[in-house]
Amino acid sequence: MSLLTVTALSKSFGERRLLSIDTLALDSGQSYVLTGENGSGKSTLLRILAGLEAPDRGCGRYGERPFDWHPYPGWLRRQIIYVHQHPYLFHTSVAENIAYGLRARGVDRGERERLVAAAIAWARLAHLLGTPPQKLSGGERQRVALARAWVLAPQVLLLDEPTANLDAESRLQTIDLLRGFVAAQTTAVIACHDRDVIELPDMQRLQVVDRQIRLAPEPRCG
Ligand SMILES: Nc1ncnc2c1ncn2[C@@H]1O[C@H](COP(=O)(O)OP(=O)(O)OP(=O)(O)O)[C@@H](O)[C@H]1O
Repeated sequence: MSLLTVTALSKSFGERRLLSIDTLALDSGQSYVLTGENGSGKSTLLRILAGLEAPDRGCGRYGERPFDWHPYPGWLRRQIIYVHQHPYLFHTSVAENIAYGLRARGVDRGERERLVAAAIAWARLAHLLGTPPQKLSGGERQRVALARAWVLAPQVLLLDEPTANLDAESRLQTIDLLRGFVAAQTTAVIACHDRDVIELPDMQRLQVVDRQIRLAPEPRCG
């Protein structure tokens, strides 16, 4: 069943029409990889879905509830988490960064500590708890950002190039965490060019082509 649907969505920057999407329907609990050439509009689409940017026109439905971007509804912001390619971390501590969204949602301290501890274990961050966030490597920052998303148990998770610019080991650790999201109940959309992410099991492939979203062809053997 479709959880998040957008229809008749278009977005231009200046004279350039970037996206012109008739319908995009994301099923509940399904993971999608979103590919497309550089500059085709993948990040822009994720930012629109997350309410960080408004389309020129378009309407949406979340479950049975219609929405648009004028304004993008607060209740929907609670369902959808966007993780930037270069996540911003507050200059507090790793644990505080992970706890941030829980605190904003009014989760009480005991429950917050329990959930943060689970997220730290999930993302294998225990050895980094004493490291100031600004001193973390790109891969470690990405894992903190994924833990910060995971701890909120989002209905929809939008990830922008989560494995880009990571060294080999960090990339594998991040892919391992992505596997967890793909297997869970989360509806995930991962924009990326990374073949190992594209080929994760149970992943549906979407592609931005000529401003539209299409189902991407299966890779050929050999
Ligand atoms: N705020 C903006 N103002 C003007 N142009 C923009 C803006 N944001 C994005 N663009 C342009 O829109 C196009 C699509 O950008 P976007 O980042 O969505 O592409 P992408 O498919 O994610 O690319 P990549 O694979 O390189 O990350 C690019 O040409 C970009 O320069």
